[in-house]
Amino acid sequence: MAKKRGGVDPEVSESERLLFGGPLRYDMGWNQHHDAFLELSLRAMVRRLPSLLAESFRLAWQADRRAARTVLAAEVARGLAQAVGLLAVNSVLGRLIAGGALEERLRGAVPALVAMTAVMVVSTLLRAASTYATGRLEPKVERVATTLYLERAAAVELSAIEDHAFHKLLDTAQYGAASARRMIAYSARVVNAAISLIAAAGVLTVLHPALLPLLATMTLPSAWSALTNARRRYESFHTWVQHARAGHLISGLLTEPAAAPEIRLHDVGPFLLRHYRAMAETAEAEQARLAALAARTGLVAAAWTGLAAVATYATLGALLLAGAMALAVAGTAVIAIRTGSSSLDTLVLEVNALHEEALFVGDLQRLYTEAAERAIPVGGEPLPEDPREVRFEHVSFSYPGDAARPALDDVTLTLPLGRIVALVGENGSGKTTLVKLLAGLYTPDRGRILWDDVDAAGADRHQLAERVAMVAQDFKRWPFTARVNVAVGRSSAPLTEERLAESLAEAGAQEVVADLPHGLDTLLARQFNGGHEMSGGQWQRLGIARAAYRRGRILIVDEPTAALDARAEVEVFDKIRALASAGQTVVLITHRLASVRHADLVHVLDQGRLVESGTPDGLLATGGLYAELYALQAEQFTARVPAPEAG
Ligand SMILES: Nc1ncnc2c1ncn2[C@@H]1O[C@H](COP(=O)(O)OP(=O)(O)OP(=O)(O)O)[C@@H](O)[C@H]1O
Repeated sequence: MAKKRGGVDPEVSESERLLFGGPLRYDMGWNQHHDAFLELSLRAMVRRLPSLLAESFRLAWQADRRAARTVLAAEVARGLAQAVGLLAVNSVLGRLIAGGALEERLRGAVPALVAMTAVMVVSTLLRAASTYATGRLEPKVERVATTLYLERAAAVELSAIEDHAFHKLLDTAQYGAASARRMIAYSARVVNAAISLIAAAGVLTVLHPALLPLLATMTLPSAWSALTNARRRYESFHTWVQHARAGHLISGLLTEPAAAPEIRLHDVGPFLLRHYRAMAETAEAEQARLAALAARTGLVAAAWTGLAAVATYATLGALLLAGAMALAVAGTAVIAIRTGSSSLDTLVLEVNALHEEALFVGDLQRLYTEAAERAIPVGGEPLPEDPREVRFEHVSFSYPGDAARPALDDVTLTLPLGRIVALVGENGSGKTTLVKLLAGLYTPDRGRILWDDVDAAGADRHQLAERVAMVAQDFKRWPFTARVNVAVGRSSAPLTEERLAESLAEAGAQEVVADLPHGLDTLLARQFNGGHEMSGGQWQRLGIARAAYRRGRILIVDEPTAALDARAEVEVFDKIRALASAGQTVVLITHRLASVRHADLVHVLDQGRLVESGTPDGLLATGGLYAELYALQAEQFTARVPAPEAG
């Protein structure tokens, strides 16, 4: 098996094959960092540093200007204080080592000592100010970034959410906000370390020009070691992220309520546990590999630093012996070298961390941009207040991917408003897709959808949504109270009890609510204390009540009775008919063809194409697909059940 870059080559575990049908190597969103990662060299990092710092500052500025100013000012001032401190040390040493009586020398050193103390006090105060302001800033930055993430994600077209690539980006970008938060503290430390490094380097250069390269030599090994380890960690993360996710997936399956019955009944628990253990052990082996490499790199770096330190102090000694440097200067040089090398160490570590976080913030920014491009357009042509019909003209639509045929293929049909229109067809014939296009959730690849004479493509999408209420097959069971589950049908308006009661009555859901332990205030989420679970049929009625509460001009009901018993089914269809006779347009999708008899118009779809249209009786008379499906269903009721054979 070919080794991957950096020697990371996880074995493809059995679990990976099992869960994903192959090795977990396909491109995840994380891989978008690949190129950026390759640039994780010292030079590239230094080149990118200003823009990273500017980015952090911009984020901080957006979140809290005052706190951002405080952090920046405090960190710059702390760095400068360090330079002043070093000069004061030099002065103290110079006085103490100079000739003359001890008392005189001590007295001479007093002003510099006072200056040193003052610098220390000021530094401490500045550090406190910076800590406080950073602490204030961090959660705000995270909040601003997360809010924007959620706002943008909620505003994109459905097609974007269903797009594999965009979803990956959504997934990876969710880590960006926490990274943005961490970037603030890293940036503050980078500014501080950079300024104190410059201060130390400046002081060293003033003391003796030979000292500066010595400082660099001493610090390079730890910089190299930090970089190498970061690079390995990052690459490992890259390669193993899918594996980690699969592990989470399995552990989630073991505890989630939906899987619990099968886990117990089919004894799936030990099977899942076996795979979880195998995956966890493989991940552990990777951690151990990284730790061994880090230890080795650390040892090499330490040896190199030791040699560099010996060379540095030997050079200082040689300069002293040759009389090229005063003793006081050498003392200050030692302190400056220690300060400088620790600043450089910090700088490398923090820049490295900053760079890593920036990769995730980069994902977040990419998401912001892409989400803005794929957002549901705001504004547009107004739709007629009271349209007579919606007309599909040669509409074709394919879902992204490589489906063998379009979901809708050159469909031309009319939906007269104020009537019941039924969509009929076998599984996968395109009924749900058609209503989603009607609701504006997708736009046609070809053709037009006209509301009277206004093309929905250029219409005000907000207005379009206002006019539609939908009970989808997989409508959302919100983990809120029953009241909210209905009123969420129009959450932009204040909740009114009157409308709520009307909607429940329209959907025949009063009994469902009456049976709940706390009526409308019952929490419909079993995972919470006091939560209650309803049956599929009970949920379905609540879903219809929600759509009724919305009061859209067009009510779309997709398989409204799939989970209902025979009595409830009849009742729900009666309610739907009642809605239509009150002027409401109903677009009904159902496989129960007996219930379609009450429709004013039936459109029959087959493999994405419209094959028949007409009244239910007319279609029965024609003897086409509708009549065939109808006869098949009717036969099931009329066919005699064969009597069991005797003997
Ligand atoms: N979100 C989606 N992404 C990709 N393909 C989809 C998606 N939804 C539906 N399809 C495909 O589009 C075709 C039409 O599906 P659609 O759900 O519109 O059929 P339907 O008539 O409502 O079926 P059913 O009676 O089973 O509900 C099918 O081939 C289906 O596989």
